[in-house]
Amino acid sequence: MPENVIEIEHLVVRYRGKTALDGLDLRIPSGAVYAFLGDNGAGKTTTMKILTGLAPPDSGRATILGLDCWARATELRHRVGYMPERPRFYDWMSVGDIGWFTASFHKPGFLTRYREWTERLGLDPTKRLKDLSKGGYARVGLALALAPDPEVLLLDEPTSGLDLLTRREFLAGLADLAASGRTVFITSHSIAELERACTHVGLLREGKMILSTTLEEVRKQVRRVSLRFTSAPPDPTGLGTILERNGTGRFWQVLVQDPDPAAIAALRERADLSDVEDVAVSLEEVYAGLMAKSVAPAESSGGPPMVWRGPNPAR
Ligand SMILES: Nc1ncnc2c1ncn2[C@@H]1O[C@H](COP(=O)(O)OP(=O)(O)OP(=O)(O)O)[C@@H](O)[C@H]1O
Repeated sequence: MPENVIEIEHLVVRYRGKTALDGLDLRIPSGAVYAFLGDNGAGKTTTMKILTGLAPPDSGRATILGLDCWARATELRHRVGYMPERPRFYDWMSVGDIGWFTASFHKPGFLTRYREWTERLGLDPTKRLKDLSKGGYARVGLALALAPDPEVLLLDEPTSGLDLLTRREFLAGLADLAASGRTVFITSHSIAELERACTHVGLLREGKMILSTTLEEVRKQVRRVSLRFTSAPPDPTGLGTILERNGTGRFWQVLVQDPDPAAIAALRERADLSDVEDVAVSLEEVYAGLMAKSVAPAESSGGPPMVWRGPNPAR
């Protein structure tokens, strides 16, 4: 198996002149649960379409398990499970019928696994698809994606429409799938929930990756530095790239990308500063900070303006 299960190189996709993917590069190692995050219209579903072989790119290349997603789409269909954002099935069929029908396109074992998954997901096999709730419908989509026992699982907003407990159970189950050697690529707007389940994170903005690394590395790359000052707030220049600054009274804090440990250590030495802390932040905060920065690049004079809640500390 290639080192990277999913590889995307300089991918470009245009819709009638509008660029949806703008030279996308992405590498996902085996066993990763990769959270693919981005605002509405960033290009997540377009990336899914390319990976599932539903459309060819205008240029660039996408491979899964070393096979070209467009040229080898039929072969990949047996090795890759896919759950679309809005699954659409033959609604007159029952939960059991759709498994039996889909099994005819797959290798032996599909139907047994489909039945196991529908049972685990609490689905009644006799119920018609048109009578299912949104969550029930999503669960059928999930059971169909898992039934081929895929090496790779592509999930487009799989938890939308599921209730809280089912979402949590589902996301916890992803870790088990990854532990058994499968690779999961998942898009979702529920960043906080994904943070508990993912091993890797990719942030997409306007068809380009602005970050793609392990969750562990994200926690090192973006930190919140906070402190109290007695005279004037410190100048953050040299701490790293400042994504966000704010404070209340004599409390000061910044969100920093690629922090310089020496500059943070120097703050701890200063007599006019106290309670200097340097902590990891939630994935949601990282997301908001990086997305805001990529909309309006930080000024060279030390980044975004300081937002103060409370009295002016300089007085
Ligand atoms: N069939 C299409 N024709 C024209 N433009 C399209 C088409 N599909 C997508 N786009 C445009 O391409 C861009 C990327 O869309 P895409 O659906 O991939 O984004 P997304 O990240 O999945 O968004 P969302 O989170 O809202 O689902 C958007 O600007 C969208 O309007």
